[in-house]
Amino acid sequence: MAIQQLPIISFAQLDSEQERLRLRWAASEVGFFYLVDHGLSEHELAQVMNLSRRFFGLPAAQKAGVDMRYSPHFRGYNAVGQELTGGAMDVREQFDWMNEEPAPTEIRHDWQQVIGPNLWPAALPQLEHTLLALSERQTDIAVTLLRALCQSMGMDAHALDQSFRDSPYTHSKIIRYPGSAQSRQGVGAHKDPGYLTFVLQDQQSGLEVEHQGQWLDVEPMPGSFVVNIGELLELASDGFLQATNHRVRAPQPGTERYSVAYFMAAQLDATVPVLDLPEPLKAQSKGVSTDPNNPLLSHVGENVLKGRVRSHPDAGKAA
Ligand SMILES: O=C(O)CCC(=O)C(=O)O
Ligand SMILES: [Fe+2]
Repeated sequence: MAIQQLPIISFAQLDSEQERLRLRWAASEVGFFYLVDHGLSEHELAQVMNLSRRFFGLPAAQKAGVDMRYSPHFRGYNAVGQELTGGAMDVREQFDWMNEEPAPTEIRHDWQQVIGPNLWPAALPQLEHTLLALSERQTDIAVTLLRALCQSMGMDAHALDQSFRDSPYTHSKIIRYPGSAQSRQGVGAHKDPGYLTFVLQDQQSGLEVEHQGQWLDVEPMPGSFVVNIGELLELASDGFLQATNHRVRAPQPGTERYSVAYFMAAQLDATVPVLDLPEPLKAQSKGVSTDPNNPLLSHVGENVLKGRVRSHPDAGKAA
């Protein structure tokens, strides 16, 4: 049966088997849900949103100082027009950060390009601490959620731990969607490459999820994260859990939309294991997607790099 609204899952209730079964249903039948009671207060989230508004309100020249064209590691700022999805331009500006790391001294595999330092704007020194603290808290939540998902599928809670060990690769972005009269594409339809994505939305709607052949509006729910299953989790569950297409419609001229996205993958050098799910779940699996334009790669670094290159062909060009 088609749903009218995404399911709501309580993070604080995940030690109850009943809530984990609801989680399993949401993750396998919809691929998207609201996560509430996750422990980050509305006040903390509002602080992040306020800082994001301040960043995007900086003069264009200051934002250009941390442009992703200076980063061979896909970090930093993209003005409107620098990102492509489905080969078409997205109408959004964004600032990306990932694990804070030195660049490798020697590149043996292409995917190692994504490893390196972030770019932080001198004009807004609070940004670094606030955003890194946010992604660290989200990683704790994502790890617990991933373990609950494993348990909900009859697996050991730690069945995927080996793939992310002490620290998963994470990627985050603050995003502003300006109103547009020319294009409705805030971001074109896509699936996210990692294990799990969390999106924090402001009051302006626009996020849409493909569900049973229709686009379902994801109405903002204050304090919640919109969570989705990424391609690596579709692979790990052999298609029992589904990575779901989603897109953002550009707001009407005169309005704007802000969001914060967090993507959790595994360690970049890991290969995602395929879990041996109980037979009744295997029987319900829809199988792993086989889109020739978007092959799902079980090598984590390769799947992450695939998404980064597709979105940002110009990253690092000015470095
Ligand atoms: O801004 C949003 O609500 C979602 C963004 C998104 O899907 C993405 O960046 O992958
Ligand atoms: Fe996405």
